[in-house]
Amino acid sequence: MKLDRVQLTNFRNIESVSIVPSSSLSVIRGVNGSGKSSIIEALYYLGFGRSFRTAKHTSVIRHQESGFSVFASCTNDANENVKLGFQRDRGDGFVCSINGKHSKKLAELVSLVPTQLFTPQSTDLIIGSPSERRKFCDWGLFHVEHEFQKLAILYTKFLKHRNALLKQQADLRKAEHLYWEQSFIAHAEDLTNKRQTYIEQLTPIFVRYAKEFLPEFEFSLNYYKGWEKDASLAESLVKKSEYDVKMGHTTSGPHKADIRLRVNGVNAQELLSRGQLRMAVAALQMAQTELFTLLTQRKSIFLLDDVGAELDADKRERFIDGLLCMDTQVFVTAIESSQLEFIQKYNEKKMFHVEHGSVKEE
Ligand SMILES: Nc1ncnc2c1ncn2[C@@H]1O[C@H](COP(=O)(O)OP(=O)(O)OP(=O)(O)O)[C@@H](O)[C@H]1O
Repeated sequence: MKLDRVQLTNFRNIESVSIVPSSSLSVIRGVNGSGKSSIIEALYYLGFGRSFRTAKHTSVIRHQESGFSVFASCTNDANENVKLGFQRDRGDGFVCSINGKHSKKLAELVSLVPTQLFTPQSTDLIIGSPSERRKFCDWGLFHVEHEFQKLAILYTKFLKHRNALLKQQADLRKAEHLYWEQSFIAHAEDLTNKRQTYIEQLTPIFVRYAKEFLPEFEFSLNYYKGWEKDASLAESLVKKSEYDVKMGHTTSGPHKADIRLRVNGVNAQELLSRGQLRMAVAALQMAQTELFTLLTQRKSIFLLDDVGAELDADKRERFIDGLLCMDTQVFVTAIESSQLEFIQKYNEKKMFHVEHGSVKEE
């Protein structure tokens, strides 16, 4: 998917802006507070249906306005024109639109706009909680396997049911709970197999990028399933049954899974500097982009907010070079053009200047 034209209305300090981005690289420049990140945040809504900066959607609606909208005219991977939109008001409601047809099905919209984001906070992928890494892996599976979202929803349903029974101190070995217990295990194993396979496919690609960005280190990536290594989930659930009743929730299963990134045999955050952590995140996201392209033959969108922060010029260049080589549509924000001097070498690019929420192509 490539965005051909984007129209933003009442989004943060932007009243109304229309951008015709490059199908390759779009650079968005402006001083602090001009509205650069707001443009990236608005594009992120098309790929995720939410902000990456706030959980309060009302914060992104322009002051005194009742709602915001993001519309995009796009070319999909079959070379067809597709019109997409996302609108949200100050209430709980949101509306997605695909070719003028309104819907509440966010998954349909976001599945069309595979988007990744890199910001100075992206190190959370390595130093943050395991849920960050599960989300990363599940993003890949969601965009690669049609059935994955259904599986994840069903697993969550069986997990919730199991947790409700544990809260009531129910004996899960009783015949009446057998169907639920077996369904929980079957979906958990299915989810685990898919994630394991995905991480196995991702690992060599990641190691290659990591070697290129940080040649002084040896990287490894391992999937931790969320329960003891040498036991089946059924065995682990039996072993933990008393503990789970005491806790009132299930402590084994893919909802506890993690992806462990080790550098020279130790946890990445114990050895890498902040800049190096960012490069390791960049390598993970490049690997994700490459695997996505390889498995789907589709194109994705990459948003880089404040790429100058703690990445030196050489690393910035390698990162953007790599993304453009995969025909990814890249949007980059920067305060100074000096942070991106290397972009002179790209023939296909567009430069935008943002000032007080207005955008001009340069
Ligand atoms: N709901 C809102 N309505 C109107 N203006 C807002 C709203 N939310 C934030 N702003 C303002 O929008 C402006 C743009 O913020 P944004 O984060 O996009 O700037 P930026 O160009 O990325 O800046 P920086 O380089 O400092 O990160 C800021 O001045 C901010 O105060």
